[in-house]
Amino acid sequence: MLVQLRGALSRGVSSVVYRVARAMKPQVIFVLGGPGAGKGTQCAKIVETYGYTQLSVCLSQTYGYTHLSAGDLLRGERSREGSEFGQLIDSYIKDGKIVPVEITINLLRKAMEETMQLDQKKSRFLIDGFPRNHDNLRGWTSVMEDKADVKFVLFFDCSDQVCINRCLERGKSSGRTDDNRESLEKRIQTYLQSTRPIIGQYERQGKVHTVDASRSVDEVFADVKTLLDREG
Ligand SMILES: Nc1ncnc2c1ncn2[C@@H]1O[C@H](COP(=O)(O)OP(=O)(O)OP(=O)(O)O)[C@@H](O)[C@H]1O
Ligand SMILES: Nc1ccn([C@H]2C[C@H](O)[C@@H](COP(=O)(O)O)O2)c(=O)n1
Repeated sequence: MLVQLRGALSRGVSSVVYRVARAMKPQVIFVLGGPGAGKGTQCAKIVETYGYTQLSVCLSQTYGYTHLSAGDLLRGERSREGSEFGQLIDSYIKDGKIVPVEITINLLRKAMEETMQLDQKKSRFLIDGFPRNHDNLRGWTSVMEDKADVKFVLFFDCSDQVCINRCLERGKSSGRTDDNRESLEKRIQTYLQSTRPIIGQYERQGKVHTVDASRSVDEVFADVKTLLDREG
């Protein structure tokens, strides 16, 4: 009797623990689109608009988003003194190729863990520029699938020409080694051949929200806001 009771209790406790642990899992929105589609710009506006504030504490909400750009993390690692991957990252970026996921997923995992260690309430992430190919997706599945919940993919859709024009314009001041015609042609090919199929895969699961990114920043953001308000 005592043994049965203990068993039931421990099953009950473990189910509660399981549900609490699940509820506390970080929530992730993957942000995808072509180079220069405006992913970073829109993520910055989301953070600015939904950022964690005192007000949200009063309302017991934890609505703030943390923006993690895979490209920024890789550029950071490239310039980190003593990095064993600096040269490899540099050549992949210039060539418009996707860096092996073992490097990227570790940077993402560390950034997520550090963010949550600093503030447990920061458990909503916009992961920008990831997963960009099958290798990225495989890395996410093996390292992060049971550590985070992917809510959906926010897909900024615009033509290749719009992407190219925006990157070339940005290239006048960005200092980025890949905002030039030669790298851009390769980045667009990588996007079409490797990233679009990943978006298609999520689309078939009904997990993609597409926004027409060819309009002005504010028009695009108006759609993003409607969508995030609706999706909670
Ligand atoms: N809706 C828009 N209309 C016009 N210009 C835009 C728009 N959104 C972003 N831009 C500009 O286009 C350039 C690229 O934007 P952004 O860096 O946000 O793109 P991205 O998708 O993050 O690019 P990447 O993947 O290459 O890092 C920037 O100079 C930005 O100011
Ligand atoms: N998942 C990723 C994201 C980015 N990179 C590399 C290759 C990209 O061309 C470059 C720039 O990224 P962006 O700032 O445009 O998002 O960084 C990658 O290899 N894997």
